[in-house]
Amino acid sequence: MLNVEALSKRIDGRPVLEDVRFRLGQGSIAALVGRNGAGKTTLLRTLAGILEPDRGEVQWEGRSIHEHPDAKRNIVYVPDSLDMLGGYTAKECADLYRLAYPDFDPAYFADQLRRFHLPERKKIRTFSKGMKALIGLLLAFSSKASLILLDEPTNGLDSIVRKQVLSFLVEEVASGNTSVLISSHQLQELERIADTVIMIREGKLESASSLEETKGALHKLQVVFNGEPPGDFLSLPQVRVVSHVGRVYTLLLLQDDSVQTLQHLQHLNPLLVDRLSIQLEDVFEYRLGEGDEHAV
Ligand SMILES: Nc1ncnc2c1ncn2[C@@H]1O[C@H](COP(=O)(O)OP(=O)(O)OP(=O)(O)O)[C@@H](O)[C@H]1O
Repeated sequence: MLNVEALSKRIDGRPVLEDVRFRLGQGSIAALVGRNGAGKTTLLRTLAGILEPDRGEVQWEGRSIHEHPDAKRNIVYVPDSLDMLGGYTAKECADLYRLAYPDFDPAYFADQLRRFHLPERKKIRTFSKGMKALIGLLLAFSSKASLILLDEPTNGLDSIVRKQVLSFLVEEVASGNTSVLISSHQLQELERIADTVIMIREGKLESASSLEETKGALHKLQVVFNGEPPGDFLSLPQVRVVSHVGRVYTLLLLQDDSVQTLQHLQHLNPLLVDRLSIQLEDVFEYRLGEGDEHAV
C-alpha cells in the first residue's frame, strides 16, 4: 500500500508539488492525469525516491521510503525515455536491475524478451521507440516490485505496439499483486485500463478517486433549444458548453449542482434533452480547463 502524505516540492524556488496526498492499494491500475507542466513527472520521481520532497512523506507499507531506502526496492520508475540505458544491451540492463532489485527474475525477463522478439545482446540505443517502451516495461515487471510508476509509456508508439503494451500491463497486474501508476495524456487509453484516477492541477491534488466516481461527478447532456439559445443559462458557472452546432448544445454539469440546474433547464422548454455517457476527457476538460478558452 502506497501512502502519499502532504507532499510538497519546490524546484528553482518555485512550488511544483503542494500538499499532494492520496493512497493506492494493491492490484490497482491508477491513471495520473494533469495538464502539461502540472507536476506529474516530478510526482512520479518523488514517489520513486529519485527526488527528495521538501515536506511530506512517501510511505510504502507504513515506512517512509526516504528514511528507509530499502523500501524503495518495492517501487520501480520507468521514465518516458530509456536514453540513459542506451549504451547497454538488454542483458546488461537486467544485470544492473538485479543489483537494485534483489527479487529481479532473470528467467521471466528472458521469456518476455523472446515473447516480444527483443534481442538480448543489442544495445538499447539501436532499438526502435516501441522496442524501448517494451524493454522498460519488461525490466520493471521482472524486478518483481510491488509498485510500478510509468511515465507516458505509450508516447509515440504505433497502435499495434500500444495495444501490446496495454495488454501486457493489464495481464501482469491481473496475475499478481503489482500496482501501476501511469502518467499519460492518452485519456481514452487510460480509461480502458485504469480503476483509479489521480488528477493534478498546478502541482496540487484536484481529485483522487475511482474511475467510476471521477466520471460520476458530471452529467453530459445534449440539448436542443427552442428558439434563441438562453445566454443566461449557458453562462452559469456550473454549466460548461463542450460544443454547439446551431441550436444543438453539448453541455457538462456538475452532478452536485444538477437538480436545480436541470429544473432551470426544463423551464426553458428545450426541444430535446439527451443524456450522453461521460468520458474521462470530459472530466479532464471540465475540471482542469477552467479559465482556458481552448477547453470549451
Ligand atoms: N529540473 C527542473 N528544473 C526546473 N524546472 C523543472 C524541473 N523539473 C520540472 N520543472 C518544472 O516543474 C513543473 C512540473 O514539471 P513536470 O515535468 O513534473 O510536469 P508534467 O506534468 O510531467 O508535464 P508534461 O505533461 O508536460 O510532461 C514545470 O513547470 C517544469 O518546468
